[in-house]
Amino acid sequence: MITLRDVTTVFSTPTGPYTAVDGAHLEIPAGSIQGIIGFSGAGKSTLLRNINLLERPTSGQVVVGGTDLTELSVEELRRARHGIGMVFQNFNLVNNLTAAKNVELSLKFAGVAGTERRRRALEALAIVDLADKADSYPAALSGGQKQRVAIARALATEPAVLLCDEPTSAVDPRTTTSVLQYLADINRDLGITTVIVTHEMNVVRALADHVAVMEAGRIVERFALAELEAGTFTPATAIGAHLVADEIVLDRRRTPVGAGVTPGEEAHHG
Ligand SMILES: Nc1ncnc2c1ncn2[C@@H]1O[C@H](COP(=O)(O)OP(=O)(O)OP(=O)(O)O)[C@@H](O)[C@H]1O
Repeated sequence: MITLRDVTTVFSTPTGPYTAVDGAHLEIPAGSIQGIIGFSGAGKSTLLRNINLLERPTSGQVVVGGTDLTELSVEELRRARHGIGMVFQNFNLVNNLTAAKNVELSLKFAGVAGTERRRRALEALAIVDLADKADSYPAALSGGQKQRVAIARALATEPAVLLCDEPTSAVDPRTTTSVLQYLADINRDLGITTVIVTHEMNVVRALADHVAVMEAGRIVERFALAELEAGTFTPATAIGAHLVADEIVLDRRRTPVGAGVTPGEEAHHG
């Protein structure tokens, strides 16, 4: 369903070219949930944005539903993008529009007639159980509700693919579970191919079928969740091992009790 072939993205920076994504290959089966995990700066968001060409790769192919998006004209790409929804870490809602009007925006860009937009926006809000908040403004919604409106907006054009960029980073742990549950239900009920970028192994464990580990722009490791759960996956890289273990390792000098430095001070200054 989604095939990335040798995708490379090089940014021009004041200090010279910077390769954010370096020769990435990835096959994402239709209807599956692909996790992309790695530390900050690994290139995860850039690779995700390569899938809808929000960030056009410098080279390589991005094939979605059999079409190489890199070969489309501007108008063809605009239409293809209606089939690829996207959800962001900070929700990206328009604050002076109600929840329904935010959802209607994506329908408006897709050329859906005004009379039809409200009906479809309410349908999309119902998927995330927010039909009763249709006329609320973002300021009156919790973080989890805002993200659900953003998910409804992404779903309104009935996409085949949903791209999620750290969708739970800005919400608390309980809300994280709720947002992930909606994404899981949507994948199961609507068959939407889902790609989720995260730095949290818990998120990947909860949701993904397949996982790609990124480091310094490269996909360095790949595994299926089933292998992890069966205990048959052996990470080949240090970063893979670290993420799979999901350990928090503190590198702190132990200070003898009474030495005058509290643990809190040590964490900040020591
Ligand atoms: N438009 C840009 N111009 C220059 N450098 C960029 C640009 N976008 C991203 N980068 C750099 O590319 C690298 C990868 O960024 P990216 O956001 O893809 O990483 P990430 O793994 O998603 O990290 P994070 O979890 O912190 O968002 C970073 O070093 C970033 O500074």
